[in-house]
Amino acid sequence: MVWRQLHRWLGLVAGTLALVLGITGTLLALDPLRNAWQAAPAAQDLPVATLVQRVQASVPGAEEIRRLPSGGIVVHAFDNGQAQALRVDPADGRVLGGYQPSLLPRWLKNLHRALLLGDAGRMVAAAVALAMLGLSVSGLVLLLRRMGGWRHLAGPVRGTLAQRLHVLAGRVALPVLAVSAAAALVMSAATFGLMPLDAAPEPDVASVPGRQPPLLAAQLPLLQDVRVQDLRKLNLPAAADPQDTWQVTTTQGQGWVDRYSGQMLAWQDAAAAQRVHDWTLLLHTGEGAWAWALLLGAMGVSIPLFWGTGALLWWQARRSRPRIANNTPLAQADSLVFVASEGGSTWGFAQALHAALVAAGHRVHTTALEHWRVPPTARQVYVLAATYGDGQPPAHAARALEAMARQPATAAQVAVLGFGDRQFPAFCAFAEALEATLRRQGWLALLPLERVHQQSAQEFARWGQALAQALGQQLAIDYRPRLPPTVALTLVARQDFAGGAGEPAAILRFALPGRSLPRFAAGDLVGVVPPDQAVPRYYSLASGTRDGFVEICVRRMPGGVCSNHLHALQPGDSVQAFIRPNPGFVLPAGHTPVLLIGAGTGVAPLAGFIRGNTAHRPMHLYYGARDPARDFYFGTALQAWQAEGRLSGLHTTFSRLPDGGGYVQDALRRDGTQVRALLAQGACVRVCGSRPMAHGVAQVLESLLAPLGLCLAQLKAEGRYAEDLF
Ligand SMILES: Cc1cc2nc3c(=O)[nH]c(=O)nc-3n(C[C@H](O)[C@H](O)[C@H](O)COP(=O)(O)O)c2cc1C
Repeated sequence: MVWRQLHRWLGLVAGTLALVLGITGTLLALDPLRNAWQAAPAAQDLPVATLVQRVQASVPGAEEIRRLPSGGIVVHAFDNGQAQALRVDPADGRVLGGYQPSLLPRWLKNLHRALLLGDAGRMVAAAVALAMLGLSVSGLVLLLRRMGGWRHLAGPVRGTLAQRLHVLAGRVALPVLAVSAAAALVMSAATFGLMPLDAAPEPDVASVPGRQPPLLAAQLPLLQDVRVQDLRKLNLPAAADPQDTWQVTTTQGQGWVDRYSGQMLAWQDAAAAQRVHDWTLLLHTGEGAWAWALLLGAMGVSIPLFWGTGALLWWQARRSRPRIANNTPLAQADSLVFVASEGGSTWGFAQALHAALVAAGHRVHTTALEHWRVPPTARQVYVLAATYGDGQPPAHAARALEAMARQPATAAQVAVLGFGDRQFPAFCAFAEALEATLRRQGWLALLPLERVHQQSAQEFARWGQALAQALGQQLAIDYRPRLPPTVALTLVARQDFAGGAGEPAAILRFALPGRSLPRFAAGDLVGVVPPDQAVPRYYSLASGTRDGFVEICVRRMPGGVCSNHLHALQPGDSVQAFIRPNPGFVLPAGHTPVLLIGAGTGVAPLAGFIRGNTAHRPMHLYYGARDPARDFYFGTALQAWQAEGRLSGLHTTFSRLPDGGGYVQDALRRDGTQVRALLAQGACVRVCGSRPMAHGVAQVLESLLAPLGLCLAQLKAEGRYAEDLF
């Protein structure tokens, strides 16, 4: 909870300023790149003495020679009373042109360092750097929680586009941003004098004039020894001041040299703080390390992406968390509803339960699960919990199990309802852990643990009926999912089939309604909202946006409101619909083979994958139907796609034909050697159809995987195996 709050508020408050710093930082990172490009670096091991000779030959009034972090050499000279800064080629001392840091980078630097506000701005910038460090650390903690620990950190990311972008960008950018922010803090400390950079006061030294004339640079041992790549700055002695010395600054420290004897008069090592500062300068600006500058620049660009997706996620979570009306204070409530939710949808179910219980005469208190405490007055306790990561709790409920384990059972009865997604190996695992803890603590069960897949309104309604029975009360749970905006889809074509199980089926093709529908891919879902109905029904898409139409395959269900409505449509009629992403099922891009297994209307998304396979990735379809004359959906198209190379192997079984090959799992078993070879090559498996079919298929696949030292759970965790079942 603390990490999430910290991340959220730092992101919202400091993130806006970080936007400015990120964008200016990216623009500034171009400077080291440009400098590295322009610099004429000195040859390896060039002695400073040689450089001085070359410079003195071409710039007679040279007073100071500087080596920039990019490797370029800049000479400051006085000529005819005029101060000059010149870029010089160390190879021959040739003057390359004037050196003047351009106006725009200076203005950008000022904006980046101090928001153009002087010292006050510098303090704000330092505070933003601190906030960025806090954001990086809290982001890392949240990332680890979301992904289910270090082991899964590099695993595939699931969720909505905004969630995936936020997490993916976070995985790459967090370490770089953390380093850059920490370096900025050190630099700020130096700016505000909190870090003494000068080792000691300058020594009081002077050259001692004798009878000899001053030595030339080539005669000075120190300038012979020091290499240009180690030089930072060299101050030449002023011609008019006989006591002036040579002053050499290197990465190691500073030395003063007598201009007549060539002896070192004093040496000061660079302060440790100076070295730290040099490193932080490099880490923060990328000066002198163009590859790092490139990375820093790229990470600066990621800040607007973070900010945008982060703000969107915060707003979505806020919007989806409904207000609970008539929330009785805890001490007076007879029914308690505890909620664990990451994305907010579980709160919608809690709200419906709360309202129904209140209508049935209960005094209900609904709150988040981290507030777990059951006073003796409570009679019934409901725990509605979503699962995340690898079976992890939502972040805010991370300590709920410990809190539960601390409280002894009361006389209240408890019902746990899990929310999850069967595509994850740890389906509703957090709800299971809660249930187990409660039972261990001795709480009485009001209902056995139930699990709701993909926020199914139907499954929730069934649980509501069981609850009404257990309470011995009428319970009118009116759950209305918050639907995304719908658009009208107009039917353009339909292909009818007699259907395998006594009810007809149809492939329905709708026109793409311009830009009002978000982009979708085969395997995503279309939610259809029948007239006068609040609850949508979801159908797997057999087409993607690229195909230019929306296509589904629907079997008419006896008494089914939505399927009957869809079957009654004629070309020109329309339905209200929206797209629901199904990221766990959609095929990842790549060249590995694909094994598609489906039965009945479950072939629809698989047909969509094949239709979109213009790159001719190896795809094998195992397809179970009953009778080719009744339910061979997409049959003609599949044969055409096979002829075109979009489908490598079509393996059909027709269970109602005497020699039809049985069920689809029988075909998989018969082709065991080839199927195992595909799995060994890293094939991605997608299964769509009924649960009993998927169960049979899973058994065969497990037996084929075992000799490879693999299992389905492993494939699931890697995103290689996914099911879409009904
Ligand atoms: C990143 C991510 C990870 C998930 N991990 C799991 C999981 O391990 N097990 C599971 O059953 N469901 C998992 N789900 C599905 C959610 O639990 C499910 O969508 C739930 O209804 C979300 O409820 P909420 O919106 O209240 O957080 C995950 C969903 C996302 C986006």
